[in-house]
Amino acid sequence: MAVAPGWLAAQACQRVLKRAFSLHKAHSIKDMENTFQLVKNIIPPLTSKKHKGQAGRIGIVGGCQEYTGAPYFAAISALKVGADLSHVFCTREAAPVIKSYSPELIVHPVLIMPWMAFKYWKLDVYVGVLKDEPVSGRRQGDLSAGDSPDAVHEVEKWLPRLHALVVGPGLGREDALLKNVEGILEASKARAIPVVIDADGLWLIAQQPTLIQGYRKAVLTPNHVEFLRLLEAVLTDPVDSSDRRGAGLRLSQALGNVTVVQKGEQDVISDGEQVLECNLQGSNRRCGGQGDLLSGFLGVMVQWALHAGPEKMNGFSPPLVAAFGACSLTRQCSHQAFQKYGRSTTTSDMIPEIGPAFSRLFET
Ligand SMILES: NC(=O)C1=CN([C@@H]2O[C@H](COP(=O)(O)OP(=O)(O)OC[C@H]3O[C@@H](n4cnc5c(N)ncnc54)[C@H](OP(=O)(O)O)[C@@H]3O)[C@@H](O)[C@H]2O)[C@@H](O)CC1
Ligand SMILES: Nc1ncnc2c1ncn2[C@@H]1O[C@H](COP(=O)(O)OP(=O)(O)OP(=O)(O)O)[C@@H](O)[C@H]1O
Ligand SMILES: [Mg+2]
Repeated sequence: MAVAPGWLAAQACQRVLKRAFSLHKAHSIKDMENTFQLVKNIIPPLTSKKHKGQAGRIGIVGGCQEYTGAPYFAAISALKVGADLSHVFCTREAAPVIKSYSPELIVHPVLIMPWMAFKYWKLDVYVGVLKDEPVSGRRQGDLSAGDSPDAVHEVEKWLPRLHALVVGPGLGREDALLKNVEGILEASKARAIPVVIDADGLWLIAQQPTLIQGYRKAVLTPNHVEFLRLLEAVLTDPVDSSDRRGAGLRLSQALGNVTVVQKGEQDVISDGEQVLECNLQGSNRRCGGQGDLLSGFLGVMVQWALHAGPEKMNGFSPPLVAAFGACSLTRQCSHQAFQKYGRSTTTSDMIPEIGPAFSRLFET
C-alpha cells in the first residue's frame, strides 16, 4: 500500500508532540501543538530580499582562561539556529582559543583580567605622578576593584549593531570580569537590548538582583543549583523549591517579571504571569555544555519573538515563547545525538543535529 508523504509527516509530528506532552497534566496535546505553532510564527522566513544581519546579530559575553568551550557552544548554536553573525566578547587569553574552534565566530578580546586592572591602576598612578596630579581616592578605589571603563566601552561600541546578548557562559567569577559585566548590562538595558543571562552571569545576578530587576527583556536560564542560589538571594520568605512551577513563578515575580527558565528533567518557564513546561524527550546524557547551546538558541529566538510582536503570541509574552522554542530545540538535539552515539554523546555531537532538529520541530 502506498503511503502519502503528508500522512508520514503528520505521524512524525504526532510522535514529537506525544514526546513533548509526556505525562504532564497541565498541558493537553492541543496546548503543546499550539505552543509549537507560536514558535513557528516567530521564525523569520528565508527570502532573497534580506541582507546579512537581518536574521540576527548576537553577542556572547563570556570566555576566560579556564572556560573556552561554553562561549563557543553558545556562539555556534546562535549561528546554526539561524543568526547571521555571532560575536564573542572574552578575555585576551581565551580569544585565540575560541577563534581556533571556528572561523565563523567574530572574537573580541576585550574583557579585562584582574592582573590587567592592576596594571592599568599602576599606569594611572604613574601618569598622575608625571602630571603632578593627585589620583583621587575614588578613582583609585574604582580601579583597584577591577573596574574597566575600556572593556565596557569596547562592548558598548558594538551594541547598536547587536540584536541580543547572551551573558555568562564561561565568564568565570573574577571580580574584575563581573565588574565589566555590570557595566555591559547597564549599557544593554539603556539600549533596550534583550539579554539572556546564564552560568556565571547568574552568579552576578544572585549578588546584585537589582541589575535586571524589572527588565522584561531579560531571560535567566538557571540550572538546578543556579536556580536555588537565585531563590535564596531574591526571596525573603521560604519557598518550596520542589514545587518547581510555583517557585519559578515567584522568582520571576520577585524580579519584576523577568523570564526564568528552570532547566531540568522538565524545563519550567515563567514570566511571573504564566508558566510553560517543556517535556520533550531529550536524553539521559548530562554532558556539560548543553545549557550553553540552549542559551545561544535563546539569544536568537528572543529577538525573533520580540520582533514578531505580541499579536503573534496568543496572549503569551515573547520571551516565554522564545524560551519554549529554545528548550524544545536543545532537548530534540540531545535526543537525536543520543540515538546515534549513546553513552559517548557529547555536546559537540549535538551541533550537527541542530538543523535536522529544527526542521523536525518547527518546519513540519
Ligand atoms: N566546556 C566548557 O567550557 C563548559 C564550561 N562551563 C562553564 O563552567 C562555569 C561553571 O559552571 P557550572 O555550571 O559547571 O557551575 P559550577 O559552579 O561549576 O557547578 C556547580 C556544581 O553544581 C552541581 N550541579 C550542577 N548541576 C546540578 C544539578 N542539575 N543538580 C545537582 N547538582 C548540580 C555540581 O556539583 P557536584 O555534583 O560536584 O556536587 C557542579 O559541580 C561556567 O562559566 C560555565 O559556563 C559549563 O557551561 C560546562 C561546559
Ligand atoms: N534530568 C534531565 N533530564 C532530561 N533533560 C535534562 C535533565 N537535566 C537537564 N536537562 C536538559 O539539559 C539541558 C541543559 O540543562 P542543564 O541543567 O544541564 O544546564 P547546565 O547545567 O547549565 O548545562 P551546562 O553544562 O551547559 O552549564 C536543558 O535542555 C535541560 O532541559
Ligand atoms: Mg550552565
